Amino acid sequence: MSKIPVMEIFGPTIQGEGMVIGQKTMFVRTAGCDYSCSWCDSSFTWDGTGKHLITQMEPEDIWQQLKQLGGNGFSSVTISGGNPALIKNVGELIEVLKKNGIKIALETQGSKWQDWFHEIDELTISPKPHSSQMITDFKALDDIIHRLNKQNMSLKVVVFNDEDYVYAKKIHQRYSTVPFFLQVGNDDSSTTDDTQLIQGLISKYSWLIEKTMADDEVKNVKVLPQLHTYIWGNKRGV
Ligand SMILES: C[S@@+](CC[C@H](N)C(=O)[O-])C[C@H]1O[C@@H](n2cnc3c(N)ncnc32)[C@H](O)[C@@H]1O
Ligand SMILES: Nc1nc2[nH]cc(C(=O)O)c2c(=O)[nH]1
Ligand code: SF4
Ligand SMILES: [Mg+2]
Repeated sequence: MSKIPVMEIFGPTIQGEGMVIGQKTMFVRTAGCDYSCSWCDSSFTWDGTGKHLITQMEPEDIWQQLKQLGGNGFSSVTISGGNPALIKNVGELIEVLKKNGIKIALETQGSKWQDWFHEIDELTISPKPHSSQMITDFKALDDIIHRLNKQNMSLKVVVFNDEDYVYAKKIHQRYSTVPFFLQVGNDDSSTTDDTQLIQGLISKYSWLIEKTMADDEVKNVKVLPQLHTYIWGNKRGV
């Protein structure tokens, strides 16, 4: 029996981030992460606070739950976490989704490889800058980017400060042929005051845009917010 530790299944919603921002999609969020980013907006997947939410599910059961929630109204599923790349059995979920004609996106930080990466239609790799307090294993990241070769994927770096921006630029220069996204960091992912949150996020977005626009060395870049936070704030499951 191949089980997958599932934290939540939700949707339909819009993909709020990165290379397919705005795309109508369902989400499957797996439990567990090999990182512990200081500002992780999904820390309940790894810090124990969401332990009671973890369900060990067969790939076919995940598909049934997606159908139950989304009916006939979706053609895309995004797998996130935690780090879904820790879970070998996600490969079997991918098979089930493919068999049903679903386009698959996946979010991971680029610390671990899985052979099933080759089956992902839209793969987002999000290496972590200094503010996360994580250290990038560039050997692992080089290997992943190299193996993916011409596959449809992108790099997305979350930026909180100037030091993070320098890191992001280093990532872009190291993997210069890979589509590159900068994403605004949310430094208050627990507040329920949406008005204040969104105001703060817009001013950080404006800071990041201005910084990038003034930088002649960064040309082929897309600068994005987390769009879902503008609609739902920090709400979970959207
Ligand atoms: C929760 S992570 C799960 C997937 C994988 N562990 C990763 O980090 O790529 C999904 C995305 O959210 C981003 N993210 C996490 N916390 C964030 C925050 N506070 N502000 C902006 N983006 C954040 C991550 O960088 C990643 O791109
Ligand atoms: N709407 C929406 N878009 C997202 N894009 C990446 C997400 C994630 O947590 O991985 C996410 C999420 O949680 N919700
Ligand atoms: S790698 Fe992703 S899920 Fe893991 S702690 Fe960092 S942001 Fe959170
Ligand atoms: Mg999120």
